[in-house]
Amino acid sequence: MKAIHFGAGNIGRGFVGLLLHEAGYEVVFADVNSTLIDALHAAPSYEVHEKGEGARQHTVTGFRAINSATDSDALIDEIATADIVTTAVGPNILKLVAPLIAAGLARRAVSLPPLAVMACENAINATDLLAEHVHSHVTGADWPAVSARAAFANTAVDRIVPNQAADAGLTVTVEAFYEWVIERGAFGDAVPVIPGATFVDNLLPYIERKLFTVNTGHATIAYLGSRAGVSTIAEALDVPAVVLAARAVLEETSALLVAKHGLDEAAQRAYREKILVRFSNPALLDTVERVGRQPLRKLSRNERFIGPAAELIESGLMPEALVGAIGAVLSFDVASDEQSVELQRMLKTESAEQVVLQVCGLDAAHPLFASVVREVRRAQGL
Ligand SMILES: NC(=O)c1ccc[n+]([C@@H]2O[C@H](COP(=O)([O-])OP(=O)(O)OC[C@H]3O[C@@H](n4cnc5c(N)ncnc54)[C@H](O)[C@@H]3O)[C@@H](O)[C@H]2O)c1
Ligand SMILES: O=P(O)(O)OC[C@@H](O)[C@@H](O)[C@H](O)[C@H](O)CO
Repeated sequence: MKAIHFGAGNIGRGFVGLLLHEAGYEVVFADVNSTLIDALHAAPSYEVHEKGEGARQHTVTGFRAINSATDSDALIDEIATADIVTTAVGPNILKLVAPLIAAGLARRAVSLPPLAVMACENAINATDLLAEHVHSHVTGADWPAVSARAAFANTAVDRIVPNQAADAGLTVTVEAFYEWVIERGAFGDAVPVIPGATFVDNLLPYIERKLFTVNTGHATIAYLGSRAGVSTIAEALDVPAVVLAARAVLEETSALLVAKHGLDEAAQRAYREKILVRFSNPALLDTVERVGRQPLRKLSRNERFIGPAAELIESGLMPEALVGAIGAVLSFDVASDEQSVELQRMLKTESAEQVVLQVCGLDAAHPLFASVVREVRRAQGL
């Protein structure tokens, strides 16, 4: 059995690649980072070090690596004969891996079972987005035949994998906790065997619970921590006002999740308490810059702040804590983060109304519009 995994970074090596290896797949990592690909080529194995309750150590072996920028033809051949393709490259990169998947499907023998394609990104329905990009690389008349050679399944992935120390080599330090939830429906009777994953009929409650609890909470701590002048998540959790604000945000998103998906209120309370413990794992040296990375993505319409805040206000509840956290996102000013630089440029040159429309996808008719405009004006010093 063979799995192609795009993105041999933190979650790629420390989670998806590991679970696929443990499920018995030969993993072929595809990445554009030539240093990383060369290191994977040269290494017979790499280590995954878990930290926290129940931690175990793992050695991943039997993998290969292909540079997807310079060796695309070989990679397309690998995709054509694989069982699984996964990605952990970031939602904005899916459009760049799509043509390779489209070409692999075009080359795939019709006698083979459908290729399981799963985007493992922090975004709602990331695999649907990937499938749309793949579709855009196939002519209309060919799409029915090409798409029949793939089973596209959305997923939710949860494991905190911080950026690794410069001298860590291929070793990845991760938290012990993990959860990989995958839509079952796309596979019919041929559900892939991945013992570390959970297959469900309806992914939406899982991905929204994950994105609007783990990631909304994490991002709130990162942006408020950054505004308070600290550089790590652990330091941010030592600032009482940051923790209070994160708890308030999580109460708001929990109210939405409980009402929308019928989650058990006590179970959701326990889930959010557990994530606060996960964030404070002393062995994870995680930074506010990593957790706050790409603020334009995080402020977009269906993401961790605007998504739940919009739904709450549409149902008549004012998401005050979420709006306050959105204000903190606007002060994220990190020279090495392109989206942070662009956000700060927009705040200096565009009207608050334009920023809210372009970045958050909210127009003046939306009940959340005025509150977010107020936060933008405040960030602009108006
Ligand atoms: N790190 C975490 O804690 C975590 C947890 C859950 C989900 N995720 C999600 O996983 C995804 C990856 O995050 P990460 O933390 O592993 O990031 P990362 O930066 O460590 O890894 C991303 C990898 O993708 C590679 N890449 C970039 N462009 C590429 C391309 N065109 N083709 C192939 N590879 C390419 C990069 O070189 C890098 O090695 C994101 O969507 C993130 O939200 C991360
Ligand atoms: O990966 P992002 O940029 O969407 O979000 C940053 C972190 O919140 C995220 O990587 C978490 O560590 C992860 O989602 C935990 O499962």
